[in-house]
Amino acid sequence: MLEQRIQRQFFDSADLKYQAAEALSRPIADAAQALLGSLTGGGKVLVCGNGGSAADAQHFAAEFVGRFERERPGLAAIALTTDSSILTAIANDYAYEQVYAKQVQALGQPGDVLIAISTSGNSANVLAAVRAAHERELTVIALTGRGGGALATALADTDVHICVPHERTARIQEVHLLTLHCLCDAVDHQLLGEQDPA
Ligand SMILES: O=C(CO)[C@@H](O)[C@H](O)[C@H](O)[C@H](O)COP(=O)(O)O
Ligand SMILES: [Zn+2]
Repeated sequence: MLEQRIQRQFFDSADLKYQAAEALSRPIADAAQALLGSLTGGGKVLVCGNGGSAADAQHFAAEFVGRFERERPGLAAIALTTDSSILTAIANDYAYEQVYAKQVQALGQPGDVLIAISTSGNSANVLAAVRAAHERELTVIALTGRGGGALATALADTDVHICVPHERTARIQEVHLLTLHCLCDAVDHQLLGEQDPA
């Protein structure tokens, strides 16, 4: 019984990935171009999200700054989810809603990219980060699900929206992680040329 339930999770996740391959390949390619344009122009990538999406933000920054599958110089990326002193000071002195926006205001430069991750598209601190990014002239790559929530309407025409066509947070997160790996692969491919990973 339990094994069947577990197998169903695998099948559901795999089904969604098949569906999403068609729907998301274009916006993911657009996001890769936005990242490349920023990095080659001396820009950097800021990444934020809550809960599992905070883990995704850190996972992505580690693969940019360290490496993905191939050796290359580190790429500039900062997860805004990691410094407990910054996070607690901003939450305590201002509001939890400001924990990412204040960091975007402090660290973001025109031409940088903000990757904003929210499965619902409705996390107030992620929305505030997007508004701060626009004020600082950053391009936003939004990873969402469930239609994109409030984030969908907060984006500018020049931003990229990668919206997973599903309602369940866990399934959406699984596609977000695949999307972030696709972005690492695409950026490495564009920077380093053709070569299959070992
Ligand atoms: O990982 C999970 C659920 O799978 C949770 O930690 C989840 O990320 C948290 O509930 C987040 O606060 C949800 O925020 P969001 O994706 O709606 O922006
Ligand atoms: Zn989770």
